[in-house]
Amino acid sequence: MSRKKAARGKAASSSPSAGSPAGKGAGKAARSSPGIVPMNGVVHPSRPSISNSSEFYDVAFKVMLVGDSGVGKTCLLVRFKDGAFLAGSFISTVGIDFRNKVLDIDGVKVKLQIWDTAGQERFRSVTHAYYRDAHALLLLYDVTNKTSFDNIQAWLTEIHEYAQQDVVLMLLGNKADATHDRVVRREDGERLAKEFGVPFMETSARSGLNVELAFTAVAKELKHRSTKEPSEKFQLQEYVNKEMKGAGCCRA
Ligand SMILES: Nc1nc2c(ncn2[C@@H]2O[C@H](COP(=O)(O)OP(=O)(O)OP(=O)(O)O)[C@@H](O)[C@H]2O)c(=O)[nH]1
Ligand SMILES: [Mg+2]
Repeated sequence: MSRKKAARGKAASSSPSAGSPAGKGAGKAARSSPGIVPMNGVVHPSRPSISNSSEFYDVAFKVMLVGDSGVGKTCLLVRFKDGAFLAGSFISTVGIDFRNKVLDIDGVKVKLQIWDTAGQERFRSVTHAYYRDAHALLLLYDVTNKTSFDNIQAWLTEIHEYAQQDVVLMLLGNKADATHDRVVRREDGERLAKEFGVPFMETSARSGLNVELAFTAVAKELKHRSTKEPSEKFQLQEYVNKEMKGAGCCRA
């Protein structure tokens, strides 16, 4: 059997690679399982799978959600994973946690191991340790919170310092549903993203706007990179522009 089974779990206090198949675990599994070859921390089966179960996957990647406390990282992950919105009082994440989801990208089962980090300053040193293994980062700000937008530059500096140079990065302006409380215009987000050369879109964990798209776009980019199809270079921003929905509509 060439497929890996997607693990489920929490790792609030584990080391970055201990719970991560993109880290040590993948290499180990790959060495002991015939037909699986480790490549830059990515698991590649060498023959097609015979199972259609969403529990199985062909390639695995680690994605991290980062950004100020309260921008909606946990809600975005819950919306993507469970299709629900965490209404009610705000419970700030302590430490770090992850959830898995397997996506079918052009016939390839891509497992995203999505790490939800704590935005609070006091957990920053914990988060830094996890950047190194990340294949992709979703950097969020809150369109109703100007400070979270102003802090994006500092987040990018941190990312450049701790993450891999070729990490897939995407800027997300979350809470696009909150029309009346909005203080950061969409154009401002676009301008900032352009300035730093990162793909951008607005999302809403509440309405579901562009949530699936944000993760799918990242999964597509990672899958294209791992299968090394230079002739068919994947343009992340172009794909996003084509698929993106405006803040006025809802895409659940
Ligand atoms: N209107 C609106 N509210 C949202 C949205 N996403 C999150 N919220 C609210 O924003 C607050 C913070 O959301 P969280 O997802 O817990 O924020 P976080 O980024 O995980 O915060 P930390 O764990 O402290 O880093 C909660 O009260 C959510 O209900 C959204 O898309 N729209
Ligand atoms: Mg959180």
